[in-house]
Amino acid sequence: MLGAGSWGTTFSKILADGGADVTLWARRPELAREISLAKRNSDYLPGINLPPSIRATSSLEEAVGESAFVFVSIPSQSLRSNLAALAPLIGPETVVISLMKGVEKGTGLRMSEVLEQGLGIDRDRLAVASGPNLALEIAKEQPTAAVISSASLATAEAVAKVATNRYFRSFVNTDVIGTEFGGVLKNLIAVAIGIVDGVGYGENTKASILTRGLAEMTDFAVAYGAVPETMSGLAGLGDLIATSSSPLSRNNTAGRLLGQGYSFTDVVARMQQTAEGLASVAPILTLAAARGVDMPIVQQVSQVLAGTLNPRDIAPHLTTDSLEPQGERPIDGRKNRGGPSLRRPFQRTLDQLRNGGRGAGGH
Ligand SMILES: NC(=O)c1ccc[n+]([C@@H]2O[C@H](COP(=O)([O-])OP(=O)(O)OC[C@H]3O[C@@H](n4cnc5c(N)ncnc54)[C@H](O)[C@@H]3O)[C@@H](O)[C@H]2O)c1
Ligand SMILES: O=P(O)(O)OC[C@H](O)CO
Repeated sequence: MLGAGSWGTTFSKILADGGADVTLWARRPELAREISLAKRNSDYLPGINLPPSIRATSSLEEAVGESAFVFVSIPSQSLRSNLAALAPLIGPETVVISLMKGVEKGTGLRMSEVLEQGLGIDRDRLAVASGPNLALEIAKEQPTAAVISSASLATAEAVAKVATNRYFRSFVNTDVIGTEFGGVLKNLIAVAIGIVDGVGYGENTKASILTRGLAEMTDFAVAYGAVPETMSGLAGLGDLIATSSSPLSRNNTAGRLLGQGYSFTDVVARMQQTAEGLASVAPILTLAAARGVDMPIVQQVSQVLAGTLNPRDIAPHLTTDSLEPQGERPIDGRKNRGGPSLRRPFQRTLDQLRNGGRGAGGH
């Protein structure tokens, strides 16, 4: 396992509790020592006892060794810089699994694409893991499901077998694009939910953003070749619910701080752990523009991050552009471009609230 942050350490516990022999690579020797000797990672998982069998090392070579599976869990923007050192250590049969939920700034590549490029290995030996997987809950052994995806079903199944234990169940699919983008896109919607939470809007606003956010996620992912059903599965809706509703989520927390009026710089300074969504907003909007997908919610998040939109305006702003009626989903073969279809339900909800429960415009 590469990466001894909250997810790399938790996933190591999942694997070890499923019977696997796990060596964890930590960049800092003192953290590797704490994990190996005290079976603790007090910075990232306070109060959690790790399985006695887990070993940790700060030597990449020792961590990879002859492993059949190499799991990677470091911040997405750091992945590429680690691959030159990793590539010569990967054996001809080794399967590499991304646990990461970001896209690379500058290239817009998904993490499995960066791994494929940087390691020069075949897609059939790559897999990704995603789903509603808040690390601390799983470290406390709360029952959780995930999905492992690979272009090769046999690879996905082999990984799922080792990543299953009494409290963690891995399902499989072969929609790598949808599974990976689900994990990236839900972070952006979770930031939006955090913002409206921080501002103080209630459950209607959040449910509206969640639902329309899922439509936005689906439009984007399908435009890039995902299977639509993946977005209603664990890697889409499942993870969207978990990340958007939990104070354990770093993306949700970052959004809440923005909604409370902290600047982007302040938020970054206050975050102790990786909030992937903050770095993924710009590349996702670039990718969306390239395929003609409108993402009004992600667009507003980007404006709040840039300081050009007051967080208080994020939800109202989404309701006040075009009043043309739009289908909730595409109607009669017409392509919905997210934005206008989003605005109607918001307009109705917020106008009703503003008008003391009467319809929009006082009807
Ligand atoms: N924490 C979760 O609940 C969770 C769940 C599912 C997926 N993920 C994903 O897993 C990935 C890792 O997240 P995390 O929660 O473990 O983050 P984290 O911030 O807890 O830990 C990141 C780890 O990467 C290390 N690191 C930082 N910069 C590095 C570099 N340049 N090179 C090598 N290592 C570096 C840090 O020292 C740390 O050990 C992210 O993509 C995240 O979206 C996290
Ligand atoms: O803490 P977050 O916001 O990175 O979310 C963690 C996981 O991705 C939840 O599935």
